Amino acid sequence: MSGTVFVITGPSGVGKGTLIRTLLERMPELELAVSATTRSPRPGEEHGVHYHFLDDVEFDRRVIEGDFVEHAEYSGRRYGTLRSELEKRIAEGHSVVLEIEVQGARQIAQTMPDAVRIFIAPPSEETLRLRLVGRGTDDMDQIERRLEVAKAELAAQDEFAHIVHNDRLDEAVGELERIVRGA
Ligand SMILES: Nc1ncnc2c1ncn2[C@@H]1O[C@H](COP(=O)(O)OP(=O)(O)OP(=O)(O)O)[C@@H](O)[C@H]1O
Ligand SMILES: Nc1nc2c(ncn2[C@@H]2O[C@H](COP(=O)(O)O)[C@@H](O)[C@H]2O)c(=O)[nH]1
Repeated sequence: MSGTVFVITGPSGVGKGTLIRTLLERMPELELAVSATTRSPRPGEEHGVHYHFLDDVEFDRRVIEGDFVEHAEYSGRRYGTLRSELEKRIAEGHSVVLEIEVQGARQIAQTMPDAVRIFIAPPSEETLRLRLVGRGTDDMDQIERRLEVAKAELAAQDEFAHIVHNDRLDEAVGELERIVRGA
């Protein structure tokens, strides 16, 4: 399994980050690539830990220099996976998890066909809304924008080899772990 890239995607609020945190505790040989973004840090988020927070000029410069393996605009902000984040972890013998939205996952499918791509699905669109409201990190305008994007993302789930339904958290983590260990 060493050196495998796992792409974990699905709509905002479905629980990707929550599932990945537990997965990494259970499988310390896995590492999460720290993404870059132009959005502002939320309270408690640290540069280099939760994201590399870049301004638009720096993000553009790094796109032009070919530093991203994928990048996309999502809800008015830009997000991308730095090549260096993948390469250093794989060189150290780790497998790597990418937590990214669907456009980025499609780009990885083209450029890294061996990557294992997993879609996390919610029990319903209403559940997504409740989870985003409950998380308390986004205002209502941002939540509505994310739910709008989610409709198209949910329609794309059949593009993915694996779909994990995140209804009961313990069951979803178990299913995700089975897929990753079986890869
Ligand atoms: N199975 C679950 N049952 C109930 N609540 C859940 C479940 N999974 C996650 N949550 C809650 O839903 C909220 C959103 O989860 P999380 O932040 O992990 O989503 P995400 O997919 O990573 O979102 P984003 O893409 O915006 O980063 C959190 O408050 C989390 O605690
Ligand atoms: N294409 C990419 N999408 C990414 C990356 N890192 C995170 N994301 C996705 O963006 C949305 C919003 O994230 P948030 O932290 O503002 O809630 C979510 O779907 C993330 O999975 C990336 O490097 N590339």
